[in-house]
Amino acid sequence: MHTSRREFLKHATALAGVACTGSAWAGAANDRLNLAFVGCGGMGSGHLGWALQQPDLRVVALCDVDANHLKGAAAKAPDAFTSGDFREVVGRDDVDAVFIATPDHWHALVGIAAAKAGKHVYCEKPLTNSIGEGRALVNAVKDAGVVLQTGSHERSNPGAAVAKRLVAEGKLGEVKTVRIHLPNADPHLQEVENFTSPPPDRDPPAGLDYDFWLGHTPVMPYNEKRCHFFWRFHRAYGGGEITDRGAHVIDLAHMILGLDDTGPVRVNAVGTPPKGDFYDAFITFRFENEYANGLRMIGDNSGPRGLTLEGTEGKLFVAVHGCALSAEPASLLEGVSLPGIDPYATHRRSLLDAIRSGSGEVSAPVGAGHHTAVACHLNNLSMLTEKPFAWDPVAEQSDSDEVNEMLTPKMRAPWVL
Ligand SMILES: NC(=O)C1=CN([C@@H]2O[C@H](COP(=O)(O)OP(=O)(O)OC[C@H]3O[C@@H](n4cnc5c(N)ncnc54)[C@H](OP(=O)(O)O)[C@@H]3O)[C@@H](O)[C@H]2O)C=CC1
Ligand SMILES: O=C1CO[C@H](CO)[C@@H](O)[C@@H]1O
Repeated sequence: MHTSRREFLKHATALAGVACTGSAWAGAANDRLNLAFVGCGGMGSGHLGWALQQPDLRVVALCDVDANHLKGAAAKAPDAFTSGDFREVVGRDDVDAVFIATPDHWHALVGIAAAKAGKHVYCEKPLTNSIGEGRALVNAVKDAGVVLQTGSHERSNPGAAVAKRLVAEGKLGEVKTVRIHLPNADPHLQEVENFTSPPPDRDPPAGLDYDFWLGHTPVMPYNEKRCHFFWRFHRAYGGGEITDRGAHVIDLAHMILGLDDTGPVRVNAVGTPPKGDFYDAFITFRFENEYANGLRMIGDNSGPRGLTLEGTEGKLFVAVHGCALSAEPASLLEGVSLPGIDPYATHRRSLLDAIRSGSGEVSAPVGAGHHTAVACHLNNLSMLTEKPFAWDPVAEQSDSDEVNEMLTPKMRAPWVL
């Protein structure tokens, strides 16, 4: 049994004023790390299944607002405490780290509660569903001196590190343009894009605490196409394709080009809303962003999904998912071989190693996750306001009052940031 939590927290609090996060793991080297899982649907059950196979981890708590998902998870981890309310989970003394895999509108509030309780966090991408929520989460993590790993696992692929090295070594020459490819032909995207006949609203299914699911967002009638996976195409809960898969691709661009601590200074995006009035997030779009160093980031629905780094001496394409590489000239990749690994496992291990070693160093720290999410949200804001605007990545303010007013959602009581 891990008994060193209080001692650990004392140390972490002392470090809280220091720039970085983390503190020495005060448990014995062979102590198991105790994990809690908030959101046990698609991605949450993937994290849980992996953790249950790891001899150095213990699953101590599970949370989902959907009793059916919670029951399914509890069947796999019968000794774990269960609840539909994350506040009963993140505050538990026996929890060292919390894995968050809820819909995006919950990431900030659960992450902040976990950080305030002194827990380390693995939070799925996009880090938050708005820029204001992201800033609040970054501050909470820093204030608490805990470590947060953003679930941008693509950067744990060996191909991402190779691309970063080739850019750093100048093999592509000067990279002035990066193209973000987010094709919209996937069947689920086409379904959303052409959706004109939503099923009737109805009572929420038995076992789902639908008011808790809605959380801080406005009250809406239950509709199966509003929850369960399709929430990502309603702006109250997700940001459409630019935050769903765009978060992976833009995140790789930031990592490879050394832009983890900054963001665009000019934003211009044009989107075509889906047909009908049910889904309100964008899938079809084109954007052009400028960074302070003169880099242009241009995104559209051309494929295949991934990014193209255009340098004065060559081009490198990094595919999502898996970060397979192709180059022009092909000789840029001579001698490069990419080992087959499980990027999810490597990415999760980055957090667990940072906790145990006390280094606080993870591969997708909270600041990097925030800057990626900000870049995604800014393009959505330009599509919504139908205007280009300037952006100050330090002050996190625009020259457009309309944009500044949309940075943080108004939260429905009792929820506050
Ligand atoms: N890194 C990656 O490759 C991937 C990342 N993701 C990310 O993972 C997150 C989850 O996505 P996904 O698994 O597809 O979504 P799902 O809808 O499948 O699962 C989300 C789960 O969270 C539950 N839930 C909702 N609100 C709460 C709450 N307040 N507390 C606890 N549980 C809650 C949902 O209940 P209910 O079932 O009733 O809705 C559901 O069980 C997203 O942020 C997504 O972007 C997703 C896929 C891949
Ligand atoms: O990359 C991914 C695979 O697809 C999912 C559904 O669109 C995404 O949420 C996820 O991030």
